[in-house]
Amino acid sequence: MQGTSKLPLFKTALPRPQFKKAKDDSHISKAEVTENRYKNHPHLKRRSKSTTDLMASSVLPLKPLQSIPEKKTTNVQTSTTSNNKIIINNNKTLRSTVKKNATASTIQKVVPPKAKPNGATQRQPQKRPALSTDDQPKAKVAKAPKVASWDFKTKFQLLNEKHTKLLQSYKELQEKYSSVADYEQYYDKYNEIQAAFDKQTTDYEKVAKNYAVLKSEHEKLLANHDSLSKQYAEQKDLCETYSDQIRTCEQNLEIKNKLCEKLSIENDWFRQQALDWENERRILHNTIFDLKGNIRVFCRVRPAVGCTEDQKLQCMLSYPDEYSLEIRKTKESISATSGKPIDNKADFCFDKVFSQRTTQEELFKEISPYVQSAVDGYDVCVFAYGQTGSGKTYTMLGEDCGNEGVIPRTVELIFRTIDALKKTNWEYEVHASVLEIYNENLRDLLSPTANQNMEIRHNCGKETTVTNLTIEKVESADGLRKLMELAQKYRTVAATNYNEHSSRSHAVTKIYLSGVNRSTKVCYKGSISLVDLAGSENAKLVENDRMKETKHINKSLTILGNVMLALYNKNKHIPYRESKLTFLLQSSLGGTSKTLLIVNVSPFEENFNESLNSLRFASKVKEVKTTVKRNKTEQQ
Ligand SMILES: Nc1ncnc2c1ncn2[C@@H]1O[C@H](COP(=O)(O)OP(=O)(O)OP(=O)(O)O)[C@@H](O)[C@H]1O
Repeated sequence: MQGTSKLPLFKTALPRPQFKKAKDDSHISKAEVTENRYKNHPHLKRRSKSTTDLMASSVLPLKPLQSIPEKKTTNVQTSTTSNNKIIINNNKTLRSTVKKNATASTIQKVVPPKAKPNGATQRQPQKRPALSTDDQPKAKVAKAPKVASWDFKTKFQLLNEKHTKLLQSYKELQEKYSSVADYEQYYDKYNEIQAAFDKQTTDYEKVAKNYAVLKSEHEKLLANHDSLSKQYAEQKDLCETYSDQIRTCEQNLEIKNKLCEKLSIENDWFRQQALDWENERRILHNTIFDLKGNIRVFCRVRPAVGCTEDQKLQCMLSYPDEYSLEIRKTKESISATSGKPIDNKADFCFDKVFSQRTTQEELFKEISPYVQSAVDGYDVCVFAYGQTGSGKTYTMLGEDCGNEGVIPRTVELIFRTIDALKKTNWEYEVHASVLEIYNENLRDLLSPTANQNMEIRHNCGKETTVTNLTIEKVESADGLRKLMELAQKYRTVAATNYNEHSSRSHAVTKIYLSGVNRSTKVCYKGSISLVDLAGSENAKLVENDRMKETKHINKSLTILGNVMLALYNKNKHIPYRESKLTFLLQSSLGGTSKTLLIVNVSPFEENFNESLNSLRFASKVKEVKTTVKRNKTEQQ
């Protein structure tokens, strides 16, 4: 029997070999066994037949034991407590008690504490409770009465009784065991289910936890969803409104595009017209200049401001019209010099005469067409001539606060003009240089420390250049103005009898303009030279230390006069080379330039003769006739 080794209680009560034999020889009666014994042991006294029969009848057919399912019992220990309860210990923590005399089916299970909802305590698998001591064959048997050793019959009876009892007991146990076996099956099943249940519980708790989290998230999402739905509805409405607007805009755009196409055609036509008109304007502008004369002379009389005690006596000045000036000495001065009428009165006629009350703005209004000519591709020269203290520097540079002179106003106008021309596809570049001629030497006023050898060159009579002269590119009116101010700082200045800050050099500011029309590819190259001449002075009145520079100034101005006279007389030889000033201004004086001479006149009687000289010189210049060409090329 396989199961007996796992059930030690049965081992002691039911010796296994006998049952095996009984299983094998279950049909041999007890009588046959006894018979065999007497055969083998003839010395034994045979019992009466009735006894043998009795014995035979008492023998129960031996039923083979049912195989008991193999169970692990090695870990199970039993112990009996004082109150007759058996405690089953599986060497862990679990215990169960079984009441004495309870059958296997009534074994009470000590149920472990239920797992807490938070899963802190885990349900332990239940161990199978051990059988009670009552389920085992009783070890102690009531003491049998003493039987004589020869009384085999009694012995046999006793044994038979014992056997019967044991069989009975065995049968009961068998029943109990089968029910225990069933129970064990169910118990294992229970444990399995319990384990599965525990697992399910754990899983359930996890799922429940997840569910709670998900539920709260779901609720949040629901809340979000509601607000988003609301927003979506609003946005959708807005979207529809925009869609309508877009449709309207698209329709409008289509109309506008058609209009644009039409306007673009018209615009091209107008641009072409503008170019034609611009061209025409340039031609007309030049024609007017030609009619007026390419060398023109303006006369400006300075006011008697800031005069000394000696200067209080002023000439008699009258302006019959805007082109004429009458100048004469006062009666007192005529009587003082016992009067020579020829030198006491003179009338002059110029292209324009500006009285003492003329503002800088009024003067520049008349000069601005020259700036336009420079932008249109002509070489222009404006120079201020006059004796020292007559107001040349004031005219050319002026003062701050609205009293700016010709140079700063020219700078402003140039940039305004080229900005306006951008509309008709003109692009201009502006460069500038400033030099002075002092004692017949050239000095670069934009880099005065360079001390380089500077020479005047004429390019086949077309263009005048100066070697090593700094020519700065200028991007704005402000930049150009700053450049002029810097140059003015380096100009040679000294005090004269008539001017505390007298310019002792001729200063030449030249602005180069080159423009190209992106549509027509026409290029114009013009320039404007703004010259502030040094003032002439009576050499007799000059102190020794300034004599040299005065001589140089007077000489160069005399040569300037000679050049103008030669031009007026249309001489073959014009003495340009005799001074640096005339050599530099050759193209301006001689014909390829539009030239404006501003003769400045002092109002003081003590300067009367010098003023007369200046006015006579200017009159001669006015008579000079020249023809001017435009520097026009076409881009490839
Ligand atoms: N139109 C004017 N209005 C007011 N003040 C003037 C005018 N012209 C000249 N002046 C003043 O007269 C003085 C001399 O003028 P300025 O320096 O321009 O003479 P200049 O001819 O340049 O002399 P120089 O040849 O010696 O340099 C200056 O104080 C100047 O402010």
